Amino acid sequence: ASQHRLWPEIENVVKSQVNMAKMGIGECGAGWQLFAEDGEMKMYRREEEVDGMVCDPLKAVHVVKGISGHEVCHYFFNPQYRYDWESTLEHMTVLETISEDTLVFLQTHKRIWPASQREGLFWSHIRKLPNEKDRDGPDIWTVVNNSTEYSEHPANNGKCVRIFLTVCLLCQTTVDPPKDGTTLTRDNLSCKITYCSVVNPGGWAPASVLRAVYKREYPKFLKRFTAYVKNQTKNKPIMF
Ligand SMILES: CCCCCc1ccc(-c2ccc(S(=O)(=O)CCO)cc2)cc1[C@H]1C[C@H]1c1ccccn1
Repeated sequence: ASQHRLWPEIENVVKSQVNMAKMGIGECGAGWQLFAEDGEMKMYRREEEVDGMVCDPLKAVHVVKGISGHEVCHYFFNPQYRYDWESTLEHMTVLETISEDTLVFLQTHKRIWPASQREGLFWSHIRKLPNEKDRDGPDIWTVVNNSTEYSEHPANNGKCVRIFLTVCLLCQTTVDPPKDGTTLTRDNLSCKITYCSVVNPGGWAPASVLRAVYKREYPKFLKRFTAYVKNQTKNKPIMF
């Protein structure tokens, strides 16, 4: 994959996205407002407009017991599970398999009235990162999705408006070994999930509609996805 035309961009975007995701909300600059909270899940957004279009950056932090970062990234990255958890998805195809850890997706999302239907074309890369804080601790896992151009699929030539997105899912696993030295179970496992996304809706949509959609969809998405991973892994050996 390292000789693929997208490789330099993938390297740069992954590095910068991971660094941003690692920063606490306080270090990410001013203007973040907590807009949704549900137990361990906290969702922040910053109100930003680009050419009059709402492009609010979003940062969600969630702690989920009983799953590992590798498992979270595995079910987020692999196309065969996506229809199970991505409720706004209408159609998804893999346009290119650049390598086993890098795919190019074309996705159409269900139309959200009164806006026109959206589609996304993005590369997706999964990567294990060394745990800098604790050398012999579990690795960090990440998936980065970033919009890209594709000559065979020019933007906005069909009915769908092409969105532009950058998404980073960063997962840090914590193992709390059982006191009595018995074998590790999922009860000794938890995962800190940081989900960062910036979605440019591509074509104009009313700010009030977009912000209402984000407020409804993002908490639903993260809760549904993490519940899906817990359910898929509960009777399986732990993937570290
Ligand atoms: C008028 C609405 C314009 C924007 C609609 C839209 C399209 C794509 C997306 C989106 C595309 C990719 C990702 S992902 O994390 O890479 C996973 C792979 O699917 C995530 C979200 C979001 C939204 C916005 C609905 C909002 C919304 C928010 C979370 C989930 C679903 N919908």
